[in-house]
Amino acid sequence: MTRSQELFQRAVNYIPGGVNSPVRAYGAIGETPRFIQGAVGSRIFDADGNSYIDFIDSWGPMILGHNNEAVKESVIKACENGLSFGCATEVEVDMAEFICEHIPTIEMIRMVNSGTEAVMSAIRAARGYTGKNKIIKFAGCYHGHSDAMLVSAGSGVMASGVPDSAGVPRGCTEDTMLAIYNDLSSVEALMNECRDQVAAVIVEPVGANMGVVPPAEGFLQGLRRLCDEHKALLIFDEVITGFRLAFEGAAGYFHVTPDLTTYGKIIGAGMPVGAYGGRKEIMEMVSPVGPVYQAGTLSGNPVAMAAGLTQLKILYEHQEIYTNLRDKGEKLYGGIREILKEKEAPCVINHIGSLGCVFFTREPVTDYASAKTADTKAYAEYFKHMLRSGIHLAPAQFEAMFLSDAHTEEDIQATLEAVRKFF
Ligand SMILES: Cc1ncc(COP(=O)(O)O)c(C=O)c1O
Ligand SMILES: N[C@H](C=O)CCC(=O)O
Repeated sequence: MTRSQELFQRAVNYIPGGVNSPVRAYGAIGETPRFIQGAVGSRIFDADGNSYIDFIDSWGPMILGHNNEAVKESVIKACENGLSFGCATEVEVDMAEFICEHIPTIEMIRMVNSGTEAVMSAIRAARGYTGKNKIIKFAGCYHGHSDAMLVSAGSGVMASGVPDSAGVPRGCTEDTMLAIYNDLSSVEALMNECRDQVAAVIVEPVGANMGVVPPAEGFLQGLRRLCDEHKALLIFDEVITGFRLAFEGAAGYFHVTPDLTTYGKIIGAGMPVGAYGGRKEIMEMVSPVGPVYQAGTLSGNPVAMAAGLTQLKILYEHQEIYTNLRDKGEKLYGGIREILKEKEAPCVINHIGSLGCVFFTREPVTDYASAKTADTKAYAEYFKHMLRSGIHLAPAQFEAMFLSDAHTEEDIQATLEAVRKFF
């Protein structure tokens, strides 16, 4: 731990909290963050030479495992031509065409640099298209850190115990309305209260930033129906679920068609990329075709596009990866469920496909309020035990575990063994 401690001590002098994104400060579990030097496959290595089985996977992008050879080669090749031009490039067309041809809900797409930007831009497009202002989001869903979305947000905001960020003027959030995840009546009530004013409902089709909270049967279909009834757009924030739950994301997995979709993470294969897309008539509202302004100096960066497109092509051509991920999910999360039962642990586990999460509560977790019943101190003890056993989990209760194609049977057995020892 010496080197990680030294680096952290240096970092706090120059970077707020010593990190460039709050969750990785390990604040929620009271540990020194591990500084990472490299990673390959399912393993990640810290600056002191410790090796861990990694279930963060850079928060989702590394679905093929760390440092995938084909992705790395595509990056090196792209770099040889130059890093950025601020002009249109062929690889951007390749990327957009590939997605539009293979994802039925996307007719047009715009690349940006992060999930935050993707959501911010999709909301602007929805407002521009509908001519309405109000947005319904769900407590516990995280959609990045744009002002309008920092209302009862999940992820690091939830772990910090402060539901709304300072520095966000009331004017920026007064059109953001909060509904309860998995509760259609809460959405219907807001729609009726603000008749003809709701531009869009934005949802994580699988909640993955209040821990993992799958949608109840009919929830997403119900949102589609309510949006149609009230002429509001349905935005699926697929920054986590896109190209993860299935190649066609949650929209394909649950057979629900959103009007707009936001992407991040997997679409960039570890490079800083986001995207938003959907119906052509909505996307044609975006500048320079339409009046909704959105731009980016590095948007569609050729190196990032090369990495992302390589990863997407591998996923498309090897869709058995999704079956394998589901099988691994059953083994890992199903195995944990058995252990919890056997040990009569005061915990529940939620999982869907490659995403999973142990909640330190006895209550079924279906929304923000039930997720908040989790004992975060107990999670911290669990995290520390797992870390010392060589298993790298999310350093906060309200985050997901991510399985990748690189996780092996041995990784899963070693993880189950460590879980068993803890309980
Ligand atoms: C569902 C969801 N939407 C949006 C974001 C924001 O993405 P980014 O961190 O790339 O800005 C995240 C993750 O951070 C996310 O999980
Ligand atoms: N929950 C977040 C992403 O999905 C965690 C990543 C971050 O904010 O650093």
